[in-house]
Amino acid sequence: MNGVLIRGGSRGGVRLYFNSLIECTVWRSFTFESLQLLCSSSAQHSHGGTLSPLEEGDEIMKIKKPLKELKLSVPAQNSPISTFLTASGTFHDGDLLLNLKGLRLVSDENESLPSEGKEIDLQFSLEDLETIKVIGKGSGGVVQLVRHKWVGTLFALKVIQMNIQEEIRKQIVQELKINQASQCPNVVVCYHSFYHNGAISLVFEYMDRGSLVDVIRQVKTILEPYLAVVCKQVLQGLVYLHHERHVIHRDIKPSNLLVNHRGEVKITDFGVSAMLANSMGQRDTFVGTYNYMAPERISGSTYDYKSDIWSLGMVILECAIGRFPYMKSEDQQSGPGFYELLQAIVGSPPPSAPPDQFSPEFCSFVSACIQKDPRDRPSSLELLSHPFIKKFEDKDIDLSILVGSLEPPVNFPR
Ligand SMILES: Nc1ncnc2c1ncn2[C@@H]1O[C@H](COP(=O)(O)OP(=O)(O)OP(=O)(O)O)[C@@H](O)[C@H]1O
Repeated sequence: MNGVLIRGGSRGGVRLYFNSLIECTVWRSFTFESLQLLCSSSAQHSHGGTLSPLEEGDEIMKIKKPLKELKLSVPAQNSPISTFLTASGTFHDGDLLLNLKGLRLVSDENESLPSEGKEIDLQFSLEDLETIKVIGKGSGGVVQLVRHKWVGTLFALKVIQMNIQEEIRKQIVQELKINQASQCPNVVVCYHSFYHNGAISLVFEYMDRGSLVDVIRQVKTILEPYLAVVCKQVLQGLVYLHHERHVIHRDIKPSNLLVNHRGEVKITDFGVSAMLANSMGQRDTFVGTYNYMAPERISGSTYDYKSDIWSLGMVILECAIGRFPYMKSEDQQSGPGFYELLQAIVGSPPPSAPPDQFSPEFCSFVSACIQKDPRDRPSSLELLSHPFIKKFEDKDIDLSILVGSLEPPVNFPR
């Protein structure tokens, strides 16, 4: 039954949500035992958002549609609290319903808001999680390593207080929506979300080797073969965001690229991303660092997916040379001042990889990403075929060897 959530439907059926991927309606004539059987059999049958044919006897299950096809709306701006918070404490925003019992995406327009009595939630709740330690702090809140008390699984729990600006609340809602529907191996999974007492808690897949910040802190620089593997995975995540979900991430930086002991690299934190076509338009509500921000964003011009490509180029160059590219030398303790940095990004030629230290393929990759004019930058899809990525593809580079040798960041004091 792991990952299955059951709740009453509006027309006498019972709704099942399989790991947030598939929504089904089962009619009430089912016994609870047969539901259990069906759930475990369907969980085995469901891969990649599709449900393969069920066993004989399961035909009473009616597949509605994969959640990734559901329409997600973005809240109108400056909406009063009553429009997103119901009297029962349920946070609702378009198709999104969120309360202490978790997150629901409701596609059916006739569907009423869930009432406490109607729901039977078989997924875990916040009480099932115990805190091990704080593993990170961001501008939105604290990230803790938590363990499921009964199953032992580790998760990263991000708790965000809601007594924050309206704009940030909107960003969080966006993060919830994108993560919940995410089906890409290079995007961090958000398993569950809770809203309680003014705080939103997001339960993420735990990435046990932390972020690229933690990696660089230990190894100082990452060698080209490993960088190519990191780059390929980030590009795959970006292809998914840009070409499938039509999202600009808007905050690609080392701390948002997470790594695990298997050598998997995943993009996280969609707190500042926004749908290109959404009603927020180009209005920028950025709250993080400007270091990796593309010149067109700093100068207030229109921007698109290519701004993420600039940021990727900056991150990769930093990982290669071991310092933020706008810092003149390693000895320099701090980077340029805030306005100096913005001026340099917008007004100076972009940084480049020193050709005497790096391969022509690497130099070309970095230079392709950090072109001042976004039209000169290739797309994430095009970059996947760049000679730098291709060069190491058949070399069987195992990133887990590099990250496996590192101290897990959970052992560091935070
Ligand atoms: N899923 C996760 N698994 C393991 N560690 C994580 C996870 N998510 C976040 N962290 C750790 O927590 C830190 C803080 O993350 P968070 O997203 O809150 O802020 P940030 O990206 O560092 O900064 P900002 O909020 O300003 O963008 C990360 O840098 C990372 O080290």
